Amino acid sequence: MMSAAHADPHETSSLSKERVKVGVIGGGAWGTALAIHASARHETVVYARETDVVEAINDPAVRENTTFLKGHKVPEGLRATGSMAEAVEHAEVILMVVPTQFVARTMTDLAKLLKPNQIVVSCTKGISVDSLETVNQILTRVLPEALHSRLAYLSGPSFAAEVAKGIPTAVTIASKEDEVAARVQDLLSTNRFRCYRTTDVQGVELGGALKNVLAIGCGISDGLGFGCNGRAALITRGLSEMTRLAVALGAHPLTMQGLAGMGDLVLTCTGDLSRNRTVGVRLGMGENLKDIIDSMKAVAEGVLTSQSAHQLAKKLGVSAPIMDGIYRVIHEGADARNIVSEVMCRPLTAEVDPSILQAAARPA
Ligand SMILES: NC(=O)c1ccc[n+]([C@@H]2O[C@H](COP(=O)([O-])OP(=O)(O)OC[C@H]3O[C@@H](n4cnc5c(N)ncnc54)[C@H](O)[C@@H]3O)[C@@H](O)[C@H]2O)c1
Ligand SMILES: O=P(O)(O)OC[C@H](O)CO
Repeated sequence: MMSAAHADPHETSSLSKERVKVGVIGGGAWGTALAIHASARHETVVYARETDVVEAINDPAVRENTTFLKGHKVPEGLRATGSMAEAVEHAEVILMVVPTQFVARTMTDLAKLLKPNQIVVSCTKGISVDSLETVNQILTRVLPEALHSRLAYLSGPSFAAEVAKGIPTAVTIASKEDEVAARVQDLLSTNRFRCYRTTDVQGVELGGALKNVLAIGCGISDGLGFGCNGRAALITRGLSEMTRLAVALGAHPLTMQGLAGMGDLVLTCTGDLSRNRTVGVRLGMGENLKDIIDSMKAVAEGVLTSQSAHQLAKKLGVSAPIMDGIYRVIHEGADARNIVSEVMCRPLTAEVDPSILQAAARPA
């Protein structure tokens, strides 16, 4: 059954209507929203590790993920399971939607169940704090080589609650194999969910991970009562830092101007639905990090990714004073007002970094 927002009686679509099976691994807010979206077109089964999530989704009297995505009914065609095997069996596409810190373990378990013709799409946004690996690096470490060319990454400005409601959304699908990105693009696009594609996996992954750090920074700024000028400066100069770090790690700078970079950065820095931004607002208003985290069921990936980004920038000698300041406020208890003064009083520079100009000349 389609929700009213998913249905469009005037649709004259050139989009494919092919129906396959989609398996979703992870029954958090994003896994559930993507499962609701996928089930409008495909047979969809979502695996959740929490029994109460599986029961609530499958119970005809509830039909809702009351733990992670309250207030959004799931369509009749969507089924939840506590068995990973059941979710992935016969699925052409498997959406992997677990927080970064659980990706290695979850995918090690999943590896035994996967077939070489299946496509795994990571929808996670973060950088491992233990190994400083992106999700792509984790997946290529834990999955058999036969699957490496079948990996894709979905990122871009997409709040789970809005996707669940069928509000128009655009995302990017990245895969080193253009053919794989094109297949996922074709299977996941609908009249409410438009997928673009790219082969810049590194750029798409780093955009999605690093924007979470800046969203905490924007939240802190708003929590402190700093104004719109400060927020716009944080977003724009934050994007420069994201771009410098991503380019140093092999991304193309133009990817950072797209949906997975600027698009998601703007959404998360300004949208009140953002968990990362909310953590920042509460920090800016004087709450302590532990109390904030303890009060949340949901993950705010930027908390740990700020640490990973700090380590990576230091290791690569990339200047990232804003992300560094955010890291110090989150993890070292630095006073955000002092950080702002420090950042504002650094030696004055040109607006565009020469390393970006050089990288921009490379083919996209
Ligand atoms: N929520 C959104 O709007 C949204 C949008 C785009 C991307 N994302 C990204 O999707 C990823 C998942 O986020 P979410 O919003 O679905 O999660 P969530 O915060 O709603 O829920 C937490 C998730 O963590 C899982 N979890 C907790 N402990 C675990 C363990 N020990 N092992 C395995 N899994 C465990 C839970 O089962 C649940 O799926 C994150 O990387 C997030 O940044 C989220
Ligand atoms: O709620 P957040 O801050 O985890 O952001 C969710 C998505 O990444 C937005 O695209």
